[in-house]
Amino acid sequence: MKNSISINNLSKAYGKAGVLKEVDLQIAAGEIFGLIGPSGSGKTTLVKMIVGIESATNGTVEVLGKQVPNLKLLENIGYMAQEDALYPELTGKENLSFFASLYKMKKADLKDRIAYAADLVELTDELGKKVVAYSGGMKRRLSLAIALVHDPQILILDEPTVGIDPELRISIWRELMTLKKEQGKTIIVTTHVMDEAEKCDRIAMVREGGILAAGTPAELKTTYGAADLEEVFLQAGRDAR
Ligand SMILES: Nc1ncnc2c1ncn2[C@@H]1O[C@H](COP(=O)(O)OP(=O)(O)OP(=O)(O)O)[C@@H](O)[C@H]1O
Repeated sequence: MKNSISINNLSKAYGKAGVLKEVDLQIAAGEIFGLIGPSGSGKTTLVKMIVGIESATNGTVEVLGKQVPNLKLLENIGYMAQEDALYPELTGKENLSFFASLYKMKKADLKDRIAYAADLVELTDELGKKVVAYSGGMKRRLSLAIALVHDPQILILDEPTVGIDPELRISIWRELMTLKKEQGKTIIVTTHVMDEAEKCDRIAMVREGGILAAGTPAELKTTYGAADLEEVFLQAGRDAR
């Protein structure tokens, strides 16, 4: 299968502190790829470098065959950061319209996309409210809608379901699966939730800035002789010490 994202010998340091160390990773078009790992292991740094908002100290990232950073690529990427970047004094709808207007879209499409994205995250009835009055979970949902609104080929979601109730979490995952199956989207998610990792086609375990292991959930369980991913995670951590 064609690679959507190709990461080669990628390193990142902040001052003297090495945060990512010689990471190699190929992510195929049309797969859901999960990044799991302890807090501070480098997952967010890695996804920011795929989006192109952090520069590499060494190595390269290619997205859809083009080297990152590349402004043109942003049309093809929907990024949901860990911290919500929203305008609190604007309504949910105004936030969605603003972000959608950054991309080339016909007016009619824009209206349809806003309606679709809001519906997906169950915010349609709240779109008229100012974001300052949203709960934490509502802000996460709006951020997810913004990541999707321009119909990007690649979705990069940094802990998308934190603060979202279980029912909506299930429905968001169902939709991510549909986006993959029906539209061939490539989706990268970081998560601490093992049952979400289980839903990914492949996962990489990040630890201290490196990839400890990567494969399908089944492959990783076999490799580590583990009954579930939680055990793989703990076992891989022990082996790394
Ligand atoms: N701008 C920065 N300047 C200096 N250090 C940074 C910066 N951003 C991240 N770091 C450091 O890089 C390391 C990796 O952080 P990162 O946010 O990528 O981890 P993470 O795996 O996403 O963690 P979490 O699961 O808690 O979100 C941490 O030690 C963090 O303190």
